[in-house]
Amino acid sequence: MSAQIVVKNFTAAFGDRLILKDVSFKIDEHHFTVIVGENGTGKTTLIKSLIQEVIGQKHLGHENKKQKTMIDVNSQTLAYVPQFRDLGDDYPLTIRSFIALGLKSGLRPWLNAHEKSAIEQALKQVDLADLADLRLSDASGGQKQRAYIAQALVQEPDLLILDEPTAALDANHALALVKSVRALQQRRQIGVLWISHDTSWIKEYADGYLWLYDGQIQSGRAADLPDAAASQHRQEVKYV
Ligand SMILES: Nc1ncnc2c1ncn2[C@@H]1O[C@H](COP(=O)(O)OP(=O)(O)OP(=O)(O)O)[C@@H](O)[C@H]1O
Repeated sequence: MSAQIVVKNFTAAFGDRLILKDVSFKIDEHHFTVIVGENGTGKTTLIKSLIQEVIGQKHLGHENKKQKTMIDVNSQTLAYVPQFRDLGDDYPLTIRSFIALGLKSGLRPWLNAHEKSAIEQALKQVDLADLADLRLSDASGGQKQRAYIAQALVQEPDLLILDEPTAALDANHALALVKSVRALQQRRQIGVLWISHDTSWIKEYADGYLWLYDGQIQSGRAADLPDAAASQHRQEVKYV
């Protein structure tokens, strides 16, 4: 199986503060990988560097002059769901129109049949079909989060990156979302990178993990997630 992401000898720092020290790892294509690590260990910094590589901007890392740094991300259509954000009470769009913003229809003011069908499919995948005409501002925190994910799905990504997507969800919706993204990832054979503080589902639903600690990254099969990586985070999980 070929790799979708290869990182070699990558260092990230803000000023004098080293966040990641000369890390290397590889992620196979079509893999569901969960990124775990305590607050501030560099999870978001890492995915921002991967995204910047794809969109052609300079990444946040420092070049390693002795051993050449490499970040290679094989993705034509990357979609990213950032940490939860509230767009405010006066946001005017319905959930369906908000999801349509994910489509790259350019200046064309109408949607074609394929695009309409992609929106309906994305609504179903996140269990929002019945609420499609609700204004996003009237949706609950969890419904909003699912709308953000649907907006990413409608882009039909080959790599989907999610930064703590279940943080605003109750336990039932969190697990439902894991299962739904896992099913989609397997059906469409895409790559998923999912930052999570909840490690309870990883062994059952993911393929692999990246564990960030002390500036290092340990990677492996999800089934082999070390207890130390899992136990560190359990107390941090907060469902609202
Ligand atoms: N632009 C920045 N300037 C300076 N320091 C930064 C910047 N962005 C992040 N940091 C610091 O880098 C460290 C890693 O941040 P990052 O957001 O990557 O961690 P994280 O593992 O995603 O944390 P969390 O689990 O809390 O979201 C933190 O100590 C953070 O304060």
